[in-house]
Amino acid sequence: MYRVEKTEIPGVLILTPMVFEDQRGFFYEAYSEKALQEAGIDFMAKQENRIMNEYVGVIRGLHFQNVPYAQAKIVRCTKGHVDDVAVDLRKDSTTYLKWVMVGLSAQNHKQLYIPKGFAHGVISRESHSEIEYYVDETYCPEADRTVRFDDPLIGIKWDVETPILSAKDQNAPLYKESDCNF
Ligand SMILES: Cc1cn([C@H]2C[C@H](O)[C@@H](COP(=O)(O)OP(=O)(O)O[C@H]3O[C@@H](C)C(=O)[C@@H](O)[C@H]3O)O2)c(=O)[nH]c1=O
Repeated sequence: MYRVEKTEIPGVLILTPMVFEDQRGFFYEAYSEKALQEAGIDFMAKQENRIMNEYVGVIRGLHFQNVPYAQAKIVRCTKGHVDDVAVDLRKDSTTYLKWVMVGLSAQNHKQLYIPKGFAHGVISRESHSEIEYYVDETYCPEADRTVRFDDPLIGIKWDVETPILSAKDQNAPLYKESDCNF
């Protein structure tokens, strides 16, 4: 069972599982189709991805896959602390090009549900932070798109002095409406 919180962007949800703690530590259901259904989320995982960011200030993103490989994602942080970002690229949305940033940590156990139609990015706030996330569609390099993390049209406040990026993300183009087919 999840506690479900809405964000400023309809469809993007913060899911907090019920955590059972005792003298040994904790237990919780990290992924449950039934709990997702009860939360009104139609999601079937096809792939689980893991990321480790060695340094504070590592940014990955902004990434998405186009239709028919568009991916919904459920992201959680299993070590350290990250800020996870979803950018609304649904052209018919009232929150088109708006973004939300949610703190995910190994302590708060929060998960971010990002529907299809969004770009995703993440920044590490602690060294060696790890995230694990499920996607409901398989990886398809041909459908994969990258938008600049600091695109002024989107204006994400990353609050970082020296971001650390892959060459691909560093050289990513600014957002163009024609980039995505949502
Ligand atoms: C995303 C992905 C990458 N790869 C490979 C391709 C490449 O050689 C290597 C590293 O890929 P990238 O540099 O694109 O990885 P990365 O920059 O970590 O990309 C990730 O960023 C976050 C924000 C997301 O939302 C993810 O979906 C994904 O796009 O991993 C897969 O084999 N399967 C996958 O699902």
